Amino acid sequence: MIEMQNLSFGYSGGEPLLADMSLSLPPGSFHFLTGPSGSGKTTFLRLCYADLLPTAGKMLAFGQDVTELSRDGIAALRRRVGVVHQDTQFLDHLPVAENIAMPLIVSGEAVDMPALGDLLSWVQLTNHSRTMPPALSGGERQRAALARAVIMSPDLIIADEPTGNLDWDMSMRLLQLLVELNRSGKTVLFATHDLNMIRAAKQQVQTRVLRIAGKRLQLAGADL
Ligand SMILES: Nc1ncnc2c1ncn2[C@@H]1O[C@H](COP(=O)(O)OP(=O)(O)OP(=O)(O)O)[C@@H](O)[C@H]1O
Repeated sequence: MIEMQNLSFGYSGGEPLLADMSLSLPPGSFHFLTGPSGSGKTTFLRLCYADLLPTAGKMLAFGQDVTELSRDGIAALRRRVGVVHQDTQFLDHLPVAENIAMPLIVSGEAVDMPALGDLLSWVQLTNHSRTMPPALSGGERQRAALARAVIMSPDLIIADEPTGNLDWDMSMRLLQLLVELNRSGKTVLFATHDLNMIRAAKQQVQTRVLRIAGKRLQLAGADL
């Protein structure tokens, strides 16, 4: 699904921030990504959805070399990836349901209202479908962000510290949704500092832990 071969990346062609990384993320896998602040986790995730391109080495997404893709090819690739960030941005003048449906609206696809209702129910936001985003709690915002990330049925879900601002209970609810997505066959890549979160996930689903340290990617040991 995602394959890196000796990939390196440096911003503005400068010193590599990430060096000589090789990785294969099989379909249906669940990986965590950890590493010190500033080690390059967000950068790594951006490379995975071709928001950044490698400065050396190869990056294959869904079997395609991202450096050989046209603009349309990159857009098609991005539709297969749902991304959740720590600080989710919404269109604050539109209700939650419209915000969640926005990827469909933007790409000119019809909104299947029963399916949207099911999605709202899955993230437990049925009662907030007409709420404006500024009135949501942190946990509700992140569940809305996850719903928006999966509305196009992506194959890969990338979550960049999605629980960074949430308390433990809200974090567990979000993790639960990601575990359910993984059980339904989606590939998940989840960056977090929270080792307790990783431990909680390991009790429910088979996961592997990637770690960025000293510009390199390591597969963490079984000590978590
Ligand atoms: N657009 C950019 N241009 C130049 N440097 C950048 C850019 N984005 C990030 N960096 C730098 O790259 C380094 C890694 O940033 P990145 O956000 O990938 O790390 P991170 O591991 O996700 O950090 P954190 O855990 O604090 O979120 C940092 O030193 C950051 O300042």
